[in-house]
Amino acid sequence: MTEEDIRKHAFAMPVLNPAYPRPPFRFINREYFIISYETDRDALEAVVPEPLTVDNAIVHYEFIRMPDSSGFGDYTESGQVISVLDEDGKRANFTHAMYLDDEGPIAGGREIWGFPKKLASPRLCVDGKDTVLGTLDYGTQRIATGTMGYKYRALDTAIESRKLADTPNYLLKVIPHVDGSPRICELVRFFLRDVEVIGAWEGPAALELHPHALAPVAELPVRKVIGARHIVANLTLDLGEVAYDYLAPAEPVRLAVNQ
Ligand SMILES: CC(=O)CC(=O)O
Repeated sequence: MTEEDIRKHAFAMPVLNPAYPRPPFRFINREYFIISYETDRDALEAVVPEPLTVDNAIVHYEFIRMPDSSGFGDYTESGQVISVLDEDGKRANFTHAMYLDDEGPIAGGREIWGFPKKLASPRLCVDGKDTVLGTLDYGTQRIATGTMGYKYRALDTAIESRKLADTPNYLLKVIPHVDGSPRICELVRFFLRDVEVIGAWEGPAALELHPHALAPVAELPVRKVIGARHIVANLTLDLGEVAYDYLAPAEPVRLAVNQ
């Protein structure tokens, strides 16, 4: 392979048959089960990266089924998204941890955007006749169980579409250098595009998290469940932009002359 061939083909690894194709990534019938809960402010302060700030001590625990996603296949994920304020003071989401069962989106999610993805076994289904059930197993251990009344109360799909499309999403992307030092250390922002919510419901919900050394979901403990939504949508996961580069920090703010 010539140097020119390498430059021409280089996108991801393995260079001639990458673990995932080039974007765009369109999701059809993407099903979200999101339980919002209050946690300890101190626990959030310890994990939310500057310049983002903790907003209202709310975590969204998510179970997501993706039966039809271009390039990534049919897979399920589960994890924690923290409600934050960004540098503009806008309410945003920071993805703290995601566990999923498919190599393509694990590799692509980490390498392209910087999603904090690890391999595990999430599940989202209807249990019995009337319950939305989400579970997350790490190895043989059950570390999260969420339940909600199935299609309990309908929500306005236009409002839910706007919420998904308008909210900025942030990730802390860290990729090591060959010497083990960080080569990339960036705060990445991305949006969901062409969002069409097909169905949306809210209902009574419960969430149980268990401690695990390698999947510490319980380190953001559930103090109070404040609501739950079940949403089915078509959408495109847009590419990201670098919002802050920790290896090339911005100039320090200059002090005012008379201080
Ligand atoms: C790459 C992905 O899998 C992104 C996501 O939907 O979490």
